[in-house]
Amino acid sequence: MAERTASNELRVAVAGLGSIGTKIATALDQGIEGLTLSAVAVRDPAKHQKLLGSLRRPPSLLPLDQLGDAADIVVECAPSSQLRAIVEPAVKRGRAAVVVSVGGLLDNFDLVDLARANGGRILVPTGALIGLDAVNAAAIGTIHSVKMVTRKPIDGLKGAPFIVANNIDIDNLREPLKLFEGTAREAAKGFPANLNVAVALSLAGVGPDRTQVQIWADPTVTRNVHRIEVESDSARFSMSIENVPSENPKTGLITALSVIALLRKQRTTLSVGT
Ligand SMILES: NC(=O)C1=CN([C@@H]2O[C@H](COP(=O)(O)OP(=O)(O)OC[C@H]3O[C@@H](n4cnc5c(N)ncnc54)[C@H](O)[C@@H]3O)[C@@H](O)[C@H]2O)C=CC1
Ligand SMILES: O=C([O-])CC(=O)C(=O)O
Repeated sequence: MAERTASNELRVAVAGLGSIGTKIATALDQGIEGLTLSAVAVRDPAKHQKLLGSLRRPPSLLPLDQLGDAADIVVECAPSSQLRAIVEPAVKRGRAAVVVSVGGLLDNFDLVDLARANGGRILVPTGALIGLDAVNAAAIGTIHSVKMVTRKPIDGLKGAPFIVANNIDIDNLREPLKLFEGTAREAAKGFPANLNVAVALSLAGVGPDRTQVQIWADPTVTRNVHRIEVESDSARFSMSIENVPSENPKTGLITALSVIALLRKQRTTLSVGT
């Protein structure tokens, strides 16, 4: 991250101003120590006029592939179909890319090599999950197994390719239904907008083919619930998180906050947690 603003602030660009991106852009505009919102990319500028007009220091409005020209850190907050278009030009320029559509990374893993070759970085936040600090630490030793069970309300799962392909009717469920059991890699394919967390967990731990995932459609819950269980040579732990859905029912409110916390860590003097 060589280039800085005159005041030595890191410049941050946000790609996609939906549920997550809007909160990150707003937080940056309101002030995060050492960081400045330099640019945003949106699909439909007219839709975002009100937000952009309300910012104290309006960022440049740029195409996705130019964000890395204007920023040291590019934050991807768009659908996973846009992941490559956002991350590739940024890491080619040696920038850091924060990736929230982490499920999309599995099919674009060459981006990690591209980043390495150009001095760029790819940062995956804990996002809507919990405990990746402990998983990272355990992975320094030997992890024997990682399991995750996700329960989501019906609205948090509607339209997932796995449900559509298998013609599963979840609209009239009265009790929890196990939809899927398999690896994080398979979960990411079947539930691309719902299971980013499984992929983040897998990348922190034993990889997408050894991380076991169950997905339940659960009409009895109102939150997106994720429970992880890890068995390793240093510790055994299980943790769960119950996420309040945002305006986008597939996305927990804590996701944007996790990215903001990660951004803060890039410049804070006191940094807590791995
Ligand atoms: N890592 C994690 O823990 C989590 C990741 N996610 C993922 O984060 C991503 C964003 O989630 P949300 O903000 O809830 O989605 P959203 O649907 O609310 O927002 C996405 C935004 O991207 C914009 N967009 C689409 N194509 C674009 C383009 N070509 N250029 C610029 N903008 C474009 C859309 O107009 C929309 O405003 C999704 O892929 C989602 O699956 C969601 C929750 C947790
Ligand atoms: O829990 C959430 O809010 C979102 C989620 O599962 C994901 O995208 O992985």
